[in-house]
Amino acid sequence: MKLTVNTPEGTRDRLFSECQERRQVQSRLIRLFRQRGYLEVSTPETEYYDLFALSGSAIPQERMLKVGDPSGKICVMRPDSTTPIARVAATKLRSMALPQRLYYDQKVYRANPAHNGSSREIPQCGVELIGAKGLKADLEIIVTAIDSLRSCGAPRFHVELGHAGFFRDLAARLDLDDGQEEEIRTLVEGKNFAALNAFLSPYRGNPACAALERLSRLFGGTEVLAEAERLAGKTEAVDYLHALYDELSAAGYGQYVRFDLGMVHQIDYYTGVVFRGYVEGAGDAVLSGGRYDALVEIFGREAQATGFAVDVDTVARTLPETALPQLRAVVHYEPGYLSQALEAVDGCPAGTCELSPCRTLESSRNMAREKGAEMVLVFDKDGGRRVLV
Ligand SMILES: N[C@@H](Cc1c[nH]c[nH+]1)C(=O)O
Repeated sequence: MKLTVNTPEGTRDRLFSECQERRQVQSRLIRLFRQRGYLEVSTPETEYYDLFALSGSAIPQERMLKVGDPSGKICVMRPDSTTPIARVAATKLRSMALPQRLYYDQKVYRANPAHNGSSREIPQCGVELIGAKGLKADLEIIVTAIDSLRSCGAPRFHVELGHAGFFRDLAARLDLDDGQEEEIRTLVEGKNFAALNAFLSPYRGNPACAALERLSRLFGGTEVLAEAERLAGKTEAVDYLHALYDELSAAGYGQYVRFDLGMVHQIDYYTGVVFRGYVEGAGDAVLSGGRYDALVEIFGREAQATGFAVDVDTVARTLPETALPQLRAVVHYEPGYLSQALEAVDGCPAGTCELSPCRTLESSRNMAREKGAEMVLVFDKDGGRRVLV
């Protein structure tokens, strides 16, 4: 049988600078999260399918990667971290005082039925603020999201705020059943104007109709909030976004904030403010999050919550390429001189000096030359010396 050397669709090998850049983004985010009081949690790579299906279907079934399990139950590669963390908060962390600040650095796995070559392994760094409701908790999460992109050195970025309640309020005014609400959510999210128009035609007399039709165009600065008010009248959702914006501006974050009232996440556990972050140079959102007040309760503990996750690779791709360290020296040592050789390697900047596994000095020199190093450091009975290659 011929050995397959390619990797499965949606996966690939990543080398050197790509790994270095991913690691750099992760470590900057983790530093910020720890600074703000978040503690790390890690959840299993595989979970029961039911965890996601019964908790409100965070991710459509066809996007979950199924795996076998000796129990015979269907398992999936974790498609989302917020749901398992909600479970942890309601069970293992049941007796820990609220609010709980939790962070994670783990992958989510999402199959791509469109076969468009996008990655099915998505490394995320995220935070969940569990057991905190209201404006201050949402502010904390939004400023931490903004500071996340700032701390990564993202060139130009902004965060768009929306509100799950705005769409729900409009849909409720049309008296739609769950199936219809889902259908219209998909049309709005996909900016499918023709189909949306057709869907809404039986409801023309209803004032919510005009707002729903405009929804996917309601993005921009604060003028969007004024337009939403004109179309839909006063709503709690828009008032709330106003209040958030006032506080964010007062704290100096206003320049990073925009609005998108048509933002309806595919993940449907969101109940309040929702947001996405965009960096110039990346088409896709680099972070995404929002308030989810009913998810933890599904696992048995009443706790309102909010959080976000950064897509580490998408952020890393927007940053300037980092240089790899340049090898300068190779260390050749005779038997009995390993400790001196190691001391030399560890005393140099990372990646600029390495041990030679060769038995003779001649082969160490050849190896150093091939690898582009300038010198060989030799440790033997005469002490330490340099030999140019
Ligand atoms: N889990 C969400 C992001 C999120 C974290 N907390 C709330 N939302 C995602 O993967 O898009």
